[in-house]
Amino acid sequence: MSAVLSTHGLVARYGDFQALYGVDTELHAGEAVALIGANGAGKSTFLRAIMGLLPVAREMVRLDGEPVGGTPTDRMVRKGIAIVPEGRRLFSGMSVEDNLRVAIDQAARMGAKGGWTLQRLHQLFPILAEKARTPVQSLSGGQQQMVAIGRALLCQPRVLLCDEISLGLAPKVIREIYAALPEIRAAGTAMIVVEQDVGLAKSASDRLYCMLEGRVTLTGNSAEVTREQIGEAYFGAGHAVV
Ligand SMILES: Nc1ncnc2c1ncn2[C@@H]1O[C@H](COP(=O)(O)OP(=O)(O)OP(=O)(O)O)[C@@H](O)[C@H]1O
Repeated sequence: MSAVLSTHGLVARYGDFQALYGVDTELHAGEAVALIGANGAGKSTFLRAIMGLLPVAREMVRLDGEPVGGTPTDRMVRKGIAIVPEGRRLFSGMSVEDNLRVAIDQAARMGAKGGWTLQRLHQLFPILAEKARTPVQSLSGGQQQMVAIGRALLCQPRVLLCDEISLGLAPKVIREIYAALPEIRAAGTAMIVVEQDVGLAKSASDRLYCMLEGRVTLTGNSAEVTREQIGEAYFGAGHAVV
């Protein structure tokens, strides 16, 4: 099966500091892949590099086989990739609906077509209909995360990149948000889910990659990789199992 999104020897730097060392990954159509690893392993950098937020060589990122590395972010969105960034980055001072309308307008300008509408989003996260006129800064963290996911979906992506969408949220809210992911996949969107909670990452994905200090240290079927394998890949050989 050919990959919808793949990276090939992906290298990324912040000035003199090298954050990624030749990362090879594949994401197939309709697949959910989890990316796990400790703080500073390079997970967010990996997503940023894909999204054109860091300079990378063209051949290092492929979309449907086409080299797209270093393509500016707005063009990556146009090509069908959307990101739910760490920290959500909503437009403060604007209502829930106005935040979502920004994405709708952007998708319309780009000519992006897909099945995500405000109505459908309200079915996925009913609270967004109730809070449509509420300024986003007045929402709870979980509700803000739902807006951030909704905003990404309204760009009609084929690939959704989620950066630590559970961060700082209560377990009940995390369950609610993760419960929406299968429906998003069923709509035909493949996803890469960056997640620090290993149990959550495993349950939400078909396959996983573990990163350590900018390198992939483990890849396998999420249902098959063991705690011991993950512990070693997460912290390096010789460390305690998580
Ligand atoms: N803007 C930046 N400038 C310099 N170094 C950075 C920058 N952003 C990240 N780094 C460094 O790059 C490495 C990878 O960071 P990254 O944020 O990708 O890790 P992460 O796995 O996403 O961790 P976290 O869970 O803490 O977000 C870290 O050593 C980090 O300090």
